[in-house]
Amino acid sequence: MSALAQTDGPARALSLDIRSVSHHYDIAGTRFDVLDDISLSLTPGEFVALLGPSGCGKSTLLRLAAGLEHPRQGTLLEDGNQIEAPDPSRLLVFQDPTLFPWRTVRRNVATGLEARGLLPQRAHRIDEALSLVRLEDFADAYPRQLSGGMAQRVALARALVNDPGLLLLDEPFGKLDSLTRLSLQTEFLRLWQTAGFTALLVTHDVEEALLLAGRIVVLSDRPARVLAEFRITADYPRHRDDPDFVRLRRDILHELGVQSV
Ligand SMILES: Nc1ncnc2c1ncn2[C@@H]1O[C@H](COP(=O)(O)OP(=O)(O)OP(=O)(O)O)[C@@H](O)[C@H]1O
Repeated sequence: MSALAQTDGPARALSLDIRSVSHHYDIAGTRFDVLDDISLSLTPGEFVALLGPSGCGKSTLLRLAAGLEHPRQGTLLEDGNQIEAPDPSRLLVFQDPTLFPWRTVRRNVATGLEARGLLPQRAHRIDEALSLVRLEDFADAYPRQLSGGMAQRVALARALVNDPGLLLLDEPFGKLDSLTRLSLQTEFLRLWQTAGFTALLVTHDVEEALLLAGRIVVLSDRPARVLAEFRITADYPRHRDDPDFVRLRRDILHELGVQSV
């Protein structure tokens, strides 16, 4: 466990260095290349979105960054330290909120702190995290009493209560209806601006990447290579009809091999 994870206070945004990472799986005796020499660095507090064709290896890269798997080649560093195992300083948020149905919202958010024996000294952080995601009034509700968007906000609070310095997000808004997705994207932007963490977001949604990220990295088909990077310097909130937004959207879709409409 990192020293950071022991502290009680706001997160310090952490850097992520992905250095010449290649990865493959062996399936029934056949080598299956997934990542091919990926290098990517995130500075502390940066918000980077990863776009790429389905199955190219985006989630694999997030799992490597989370320390859930080890790369076959290359290294991944968090704040200069090699990533070897999962750590609460860097947390994954998935498409499915995967809440415990028998626990209230408050107890779901408490799960990580409880597991680490930090609940007594950090109990106040649960209310702070619930208020960050605007769910203070639902602390005693059960997951079955929540909408999909609310459940995903609980999942975000469950991560944020641990004060991660790096959030790894695997299509966290992917299963929400378009209106809920829009409001959660806006809320997430506010969280990123206030809570102080570095964000690496995997998404299939070019507009989501353009609304949120400061940099968009486009990956190739499997085995994934970095095809292109786009910097987005426009202020927040961003507007879809802004000429730069429209141009970037077209260029990124072109890079992904999709004709824009
Ligand atoms: N544990 C595993 N064992 C074997 N193969 C795996 C494993 N995990 C992923 N793969 C394979 O690696 C490839 C990349 O998977 P991954 O989930 O990283 O892609 P992705 O870009 O996130 O896909 P999507 O955009 O559809 O979610 C897939 O072809 C998948 O079948």
